[in-house]
Amino acid sequence: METNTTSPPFPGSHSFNNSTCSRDNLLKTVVFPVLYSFLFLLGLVLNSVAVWVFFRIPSKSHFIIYLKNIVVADVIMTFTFPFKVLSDSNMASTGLRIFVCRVSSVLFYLTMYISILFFGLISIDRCIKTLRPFRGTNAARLVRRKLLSGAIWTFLLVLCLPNVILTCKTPTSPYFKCGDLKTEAGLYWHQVVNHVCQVIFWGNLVTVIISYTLITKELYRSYSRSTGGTISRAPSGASTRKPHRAKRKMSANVFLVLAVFFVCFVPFHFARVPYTMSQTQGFLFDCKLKLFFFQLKESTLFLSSLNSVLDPLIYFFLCKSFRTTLFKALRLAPGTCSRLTGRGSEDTVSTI
Ligand SMILES: Nc1ncnc2c1ncn2[C@@H]1O[C@H](COP(=O)(O)OP(=O)(O)O)[C@@H](O)[C@H]1O
Repeated sequence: METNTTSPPFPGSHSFNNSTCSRDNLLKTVVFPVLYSFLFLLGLVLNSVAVWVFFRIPSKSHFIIYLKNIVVADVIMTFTFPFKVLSDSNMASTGLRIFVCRVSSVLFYLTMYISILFFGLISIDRCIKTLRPFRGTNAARLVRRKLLSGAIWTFLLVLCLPNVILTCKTPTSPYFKCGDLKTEAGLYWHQVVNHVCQVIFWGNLVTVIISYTLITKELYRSYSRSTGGTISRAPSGASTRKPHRAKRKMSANVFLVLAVFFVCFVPFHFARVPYTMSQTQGFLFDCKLKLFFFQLKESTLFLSSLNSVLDPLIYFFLCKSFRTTLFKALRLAPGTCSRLTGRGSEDTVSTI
């Protein structure tokens, strides 16, 4: 968003020279806007289908409640992409670019951490399902999960709201960065939110890794007890055909969730630390380094945005109710794609 030296740097930063500090290079103004435009179109199609399908599925398990929350987050995230495209490609008015800094970027981050938190909850749920397969659910538990979902949204909204309110300074030039619109308190809160979000991410990554390690161990124990080539029982009580085939599918499913987490979120959270420092303690960085961290942040942010189109794949591969409803709507036989999907359902351990 910054193209010249007239834009005031963050408090305490050195003054800098236009040519080295401008963010307006090909990557920011052309490459990412094109990529985000594609992502928007793909995300719109995939998430519209997901919303349509989930509307037809009752919230009968914790897993489905969590997935529905992720769909809502992904839809909101998808709608922030056009604003980013217009703003980064310099096609937006000053007012729209202020809106991006104040509202749409904040919504983007909010929905990203909603997805991360629900991924953590899903992995815990799947782990419990694997270790205690015969533990069902009941109406009271479902209500508690809905309340928990509401609490998560409320917590993140409250955390992010000051980023909207304290981004209230009038830009002194047509070229500005989001930080230039923040008050002192706004910059401080921006830093606090980023620390809290780092804790949320790394906490959930550890949760996902521990949960899937336990799931894999339990499944291995279960499959090694069964005889090869015959029909056996998975811990959830679901019958599986050949153990080695089931094992392969289970590993692929586990890999899908871990891969999404690692590809989408890990690079961004490494890149975010120095970038936030360059925003709030600008005096520690020269212009070239600031630009480098900005580009690193933008590149890894794109990987995080990919999450909005990868999540629908997770619903399809890991949620049997989702597939069944989709196939019914498309008038396809229920077994379609079974070679790809295995027998995963929200009630079996071969899922998420
Ligand atoms: N983790 C977060 N949660 C909520 N809002 C955030 C988060 N990180 C940044 N923001 C807000 O999003 C807007 C854009 O932030 P950022 O991407 O750091 O700036 P820039 O677009 O200048 O690189 C700012 O208002 C910022 O405070």
